[in-house]
Amino acid sequence: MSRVAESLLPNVAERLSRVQSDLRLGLPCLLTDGSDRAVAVAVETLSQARLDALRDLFGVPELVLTGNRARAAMAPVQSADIWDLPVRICPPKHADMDWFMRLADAGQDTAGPVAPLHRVRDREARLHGLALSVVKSAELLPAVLIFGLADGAVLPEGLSLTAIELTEALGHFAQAPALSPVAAAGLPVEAHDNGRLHVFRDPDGRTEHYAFEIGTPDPARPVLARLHSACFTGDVLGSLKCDCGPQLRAAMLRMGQEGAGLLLYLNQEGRGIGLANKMRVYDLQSRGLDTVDANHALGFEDDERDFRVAAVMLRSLGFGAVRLLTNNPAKVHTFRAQGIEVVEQLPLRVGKNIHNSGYLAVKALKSGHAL
Ligand SMILES: Nc1nc2c(ncn2[C@@H]2O[C@H](COP(=O)(O)OP(=O)(O)OP(=O)(O)O)[C@@H](O)[C@H]2O)c(=O)[nH]1
Ligand SMILES: [Zn+2]
Repeated sequence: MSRVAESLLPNVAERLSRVQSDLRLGLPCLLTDGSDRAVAVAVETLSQARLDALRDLFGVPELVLTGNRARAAMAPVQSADIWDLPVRICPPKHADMDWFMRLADAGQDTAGPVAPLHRVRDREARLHGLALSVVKSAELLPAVLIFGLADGAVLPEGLSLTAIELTEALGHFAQAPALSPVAAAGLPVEAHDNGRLHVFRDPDGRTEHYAFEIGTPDPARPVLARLHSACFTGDVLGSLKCDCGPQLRAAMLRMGQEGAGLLLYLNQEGRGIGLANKMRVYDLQSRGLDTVDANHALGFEDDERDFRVAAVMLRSLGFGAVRLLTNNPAKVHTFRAQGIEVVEQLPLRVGKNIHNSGYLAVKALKSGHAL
């Protein structure tokens, strides 16, 4: 292939973005690690017809779950004390999409765990871990079917799957996203009539994050800043289940009163699991789980956000130091690790009510938030 033509090939960020789209459509992708290769597909979006076709072509799949999800789904029938990441399960021959979904989705396994299950633990599972990371990054349930390809096996003619190689993917995930500024315009808001909204775009071509300047903050001095994660339910609907709406408004009000500030608004809804999964964990919470245990039961970590995004926007706008409005020590930690000076952490204690007091207490107890 000529160098000109090569420059039109997608790079790793672009291929990951394609794979995320394919997985959301219920299409498979190809994962490689040296000579190890596997076809992977997300359980949540897979149709029965495509499952049948994949079995015809590639044989018996393994179901891959995160340790957290497997523990929640299988603990009553598995005495194993270790829940290594990822957990690989050999499904029975009759397993259909209903069977897989009952293991993938904590909201569906009310009938009790499926048994017996055979866990596969004897081989390395690097591709399986990659598959879970990619499915999570697509904001889908962390449950994947993996069809291993034998050495030398070729894909059927005409079946072109987007491929991701393990090392390049890990290298990509390790780096802070190289956001680019796309557009900015003045926007008067209730908090201040001199506002300016900057839109940044991720190299995945899809995700956008926002920085909203209030007044004209001086980049030579620490800026009063709020790092805020999207909460459609709190920020827009006024949900009483969390404190996001009041925190957003209090932060902007304070910036308006001081005459200058910067709101960094990250589109990482539901602590990075997406709104659909957040509704799934809310449903689990209505059955008695707390906010952290509900994330685990679905297969996620407590918090799947990447706060480095905020440091990238901050620096792009010329700021290197903040007075940060937050109760969350992880935000301070990430800023410092990214070379942003946090000269002050300013707690934001607003919006407590009878519906969210348990949620706030759990965040303080389990995630170290300032009370
Ligand atoms: N997974 C999950 N996400 C939630 C839940 N309740 C709220 N969220 C999300 O949690 C995030 C809260 O964001 P922030 O207010 O910026 O962050 P924080 O970690 O609470 O820290 P500070 O508000 O800065 O103290 C938003 O993305 C919400 O959508 C929940 O029960 N489960
Ligand atoms: Zn919220």
